[in-house]
Amino acid sequence: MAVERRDKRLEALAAQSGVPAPAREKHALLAEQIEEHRFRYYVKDAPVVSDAEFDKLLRELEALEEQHPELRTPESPTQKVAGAYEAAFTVFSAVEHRERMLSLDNAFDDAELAAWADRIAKEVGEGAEYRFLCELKVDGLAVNLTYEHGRLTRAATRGDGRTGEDITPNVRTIEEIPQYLRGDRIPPLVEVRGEVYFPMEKFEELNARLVEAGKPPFANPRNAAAGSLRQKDPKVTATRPLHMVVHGIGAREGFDIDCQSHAYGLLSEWGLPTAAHAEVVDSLAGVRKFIAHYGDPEVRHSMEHEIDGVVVKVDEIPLQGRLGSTSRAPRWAIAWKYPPEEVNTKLVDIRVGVGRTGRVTPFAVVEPVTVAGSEVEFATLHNQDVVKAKGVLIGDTIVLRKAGDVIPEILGPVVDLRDGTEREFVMPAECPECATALRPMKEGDVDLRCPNARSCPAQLRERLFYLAGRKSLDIENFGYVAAAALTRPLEPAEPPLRDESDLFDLTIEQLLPIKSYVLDPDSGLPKHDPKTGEPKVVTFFANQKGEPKKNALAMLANIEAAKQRPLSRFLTGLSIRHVGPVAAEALAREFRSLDRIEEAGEEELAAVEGVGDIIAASVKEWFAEDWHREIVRKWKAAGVRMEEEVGEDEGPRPLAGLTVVVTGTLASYTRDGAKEALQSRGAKVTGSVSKKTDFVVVGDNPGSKFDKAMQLKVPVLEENGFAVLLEQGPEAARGAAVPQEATPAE
Ligand SMILES: NC(=O)c1ccc[n+]([C@@H]2O[C@H](COP(=O)([O-])OP(=O)(O)OC[C@H]3O[C@@H](n4cnc5c(N)ncnc54)[C@H](O)[C@@H]3O)[C@@H](O)[C@H]2O)c1
Ligand SMILES: [Zn+2]
Repeated sequence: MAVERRDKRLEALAAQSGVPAPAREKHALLAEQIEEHRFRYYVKDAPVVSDAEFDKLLRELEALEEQHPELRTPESPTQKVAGAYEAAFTVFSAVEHRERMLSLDNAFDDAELAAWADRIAKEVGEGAEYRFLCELKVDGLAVNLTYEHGRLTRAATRGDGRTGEDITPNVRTIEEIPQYLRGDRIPPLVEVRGEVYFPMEKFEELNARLVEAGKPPFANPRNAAAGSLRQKDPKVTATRPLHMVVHGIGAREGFDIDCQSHAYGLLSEWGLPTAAHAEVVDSLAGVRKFIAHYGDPEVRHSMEHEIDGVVVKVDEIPLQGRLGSTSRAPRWAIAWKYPPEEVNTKLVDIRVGVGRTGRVTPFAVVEPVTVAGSEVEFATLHNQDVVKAKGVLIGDTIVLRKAGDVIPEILGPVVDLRDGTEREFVMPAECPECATALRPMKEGDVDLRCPNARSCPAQLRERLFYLAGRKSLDIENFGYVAAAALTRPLEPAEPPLRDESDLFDLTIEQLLPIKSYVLDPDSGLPKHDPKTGEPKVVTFFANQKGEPKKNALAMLANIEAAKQRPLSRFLTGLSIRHVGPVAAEALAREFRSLDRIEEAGEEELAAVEGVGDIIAASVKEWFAEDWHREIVRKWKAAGVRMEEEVGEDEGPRPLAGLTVVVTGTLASYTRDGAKEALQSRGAKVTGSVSKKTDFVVVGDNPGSKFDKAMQLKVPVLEENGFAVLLEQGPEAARGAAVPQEATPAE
């Protein structure tokens, strides 16, 4: 026997000797790297490369074996379920699975998916009927639960697929996993397979706790799930918010099932947490639809757990049996991988940016990487506490996540790659742009602010950018670079704008000599010329001959046109704290002019629906600043109205300021119709006659209001006088009023 085995090995070696040495070496090197990464991932729960990078290595190895099939030995990483049980590295005892736990083959594009479906069709032969079960691929770690007579007797990791780690006491701490199965059809034995995951929204909190306790944070939620479950002390596991989704059955006794989808019904009946989003479809078209639906970032991120793909399975269990498995994965299933949203990159620096309200926020400068389809250079860090809580150091390799259109964020550091040169971020004491000492606005605020609101170039630039932006005046040709050029040019020394008050007085002569940096709106930092590495400098408004560029003229014309924007747009653009477009709209609707808002008392402001105390106080504070009032004064002097625009369907408001009472029955108007006719022209319509009433309109049977009007000498209009009021205005109407001595026509 021994001789025979040796012969086999020699044979294999001899066969491989046909493979060129470079290919053999490449293979050995890749295999070693892959094993190393698997060890870090499965045993240490601390990978040092992203899944995408890892998958690339594995694919390279597969491609190499495709070229030289002799290299595809049973020892190759392509042929094994990864995560071997290694006694030397684990505190857990070994446990044999009754039925093997497998990995999955991947499809990274539609051709691979279609090839898989073709193979199935060929294998099962013509006429066989089968359907596809589509499920979400949960990004966690695989766990095997053994239930004997309904009782959870063992829980184990996947390990190498045959032998896993016994993590029973730890799994017992997961609330979702029943200790006893429910119902009356409990089998003597069932192995239940599923995925344990760590919810994304709890991840930041966990890392914050770890950092606080002086422990290394996790790089991402998947590692957090694995690390939390594989704790020596189950009490620690119990403090972690772990969840599970069940997605398969292993060994079983005492029951039969015909479809995987039916198995889920059974598992759920027993009280196990099955996936909520599985769907059985008839065809590959249905599979594609499922994949497309859940691939939409909005759907993908509305799930209770992170998903990294879709698992497609042949639903019929007898067919699954016929299709069988390789040493690594079932042939009846495939994992469609969505584009990765996590990448590893270097945290080059942490800088601070200053927002339009002076808030100073740290942000990450990373080595540029492409993730979720776009190049990323910066990531938000919100505030200094967040930097601390994430446990990242400048110089770290970090896991960067970009979920759909959301701003990229740092998940965590790859602690194992630290070499001692990394340094902690220290929040600067001074504004990076105007050197004013930073401080919290109020005691206890986490955020620091630059108090130099008026002339801090960063705040002014951000305010102007916002003022010219979509939510406010919507001035085309006035973007971030223009805002920077107008407020802090390299030349001339004196910027055209020291605050926003001179915006509407800008002239082309002021613009032409301006030289400025091209600033990036995400970071406020100069963009660099890729060739020279120097910051980009432009004469933004003039061409080489010193003549105005088209964009400069267009910008000025658009600024001029913006004078006509509705009041609410101006209000929004003043960057009054807490006054966003909605509050601005509410204030504009109620007060109709900026003057009236300024005059209004705090209580009066607060009483407006959608305004309230905080906003009211903030508005009062804003107007209390001299330089703020100066903005308003200069804008008005430049011809800005800041009075509520008359809507297109409203027409002019010739009766604005008049108070009118309508009484009796009019021939050509209903009461409401008369009211509307008056209100649409700006008049106020009230129910009782007083000295303040400007007109009383009377129809037939006017009653006491007519008497009161005569008594108070308020002009009374009959139907024809009313028509004069509507058509020719109050002056003419006074002449058409009923003579005070006379009585109305009978
Ligand atoms: N970054 C690294 O260094 C590193 C190292 C090793 C592995 N990895 C990553 O781990 C993954 C490979 O691990 P793998 O071999 O477990 O393969 P896999 O994750 O691609 O697929 C197999 C696993 O998917 C799980 N799964 C999730 N949802 C499922 C569902 N609905 N139905 C069936 N199974 C479901 C199962 O537990 C199964 O074991 C890859 O994403 C790889 O990038 C990364
Ligand atoms: Zn400043």
